[in-house]
Amino acid sequence: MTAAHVTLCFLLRDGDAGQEVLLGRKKTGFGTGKIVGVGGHVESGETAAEAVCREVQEEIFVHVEESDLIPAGTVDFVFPAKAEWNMFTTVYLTGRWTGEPAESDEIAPQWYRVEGLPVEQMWADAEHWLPAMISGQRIAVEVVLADDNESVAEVHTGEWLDSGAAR
Ligand SMILES: Nc1[nH]c(=O)nc2c1ncn2[C@H]1C[C@H](O)[C@@H](COP(=O)(O)OP(=O)(O)OP(=O)(O)O)O1
Repeated sequence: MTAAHVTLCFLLRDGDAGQEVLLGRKKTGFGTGKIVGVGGHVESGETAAEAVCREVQEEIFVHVEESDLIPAGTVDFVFPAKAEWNMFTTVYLTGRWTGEPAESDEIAPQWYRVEGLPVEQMWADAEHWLPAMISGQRIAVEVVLADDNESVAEVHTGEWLDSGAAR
């Protein structure tokens, strides 16, 4: 089965106590209740960059220009016990947007200190790739989930060679 192509965009800002990242509590669909990044499925005919700008607008009512997206790499989420959940994710960071993040039916956004990510409320794999990407590493990550579809069985990280497909 081919993995669904999805996207994530992490807004970053300088807070009083250090760098902050915008995450949010997922209110519907896949991963409901977890604290996740903003993003979603790439629809047919869209590039990943177009999709992530659309998702950011739909989910938190913020406008991001494609030219302000910083490609950070990819994460391949592999669920051996539930292959229909497999997702291939193109990840972006950005420090520029217009509008104030606001809650939608899908996600309740909140700023977190990068040094204090709410890892216990996130997917267990997030701490294996998100801090590295925020710190500027461009990486291609494969996360293999365990049979409970929650814990991490394996993480493989390599250098990300941007093919241009992320733009
Ligand atoms: N193991 C994992 N760790 C993680 O941090 N994020 C994961 C993950 N597996 C999937 N994701 C993310 C990637 C993707 O952005 C998101 C799922 O996409 P969506 O939010 O679009 O799903 P939904 O089923 O709610 O979507 P729509 O039907 O497109 O609204 O979950």
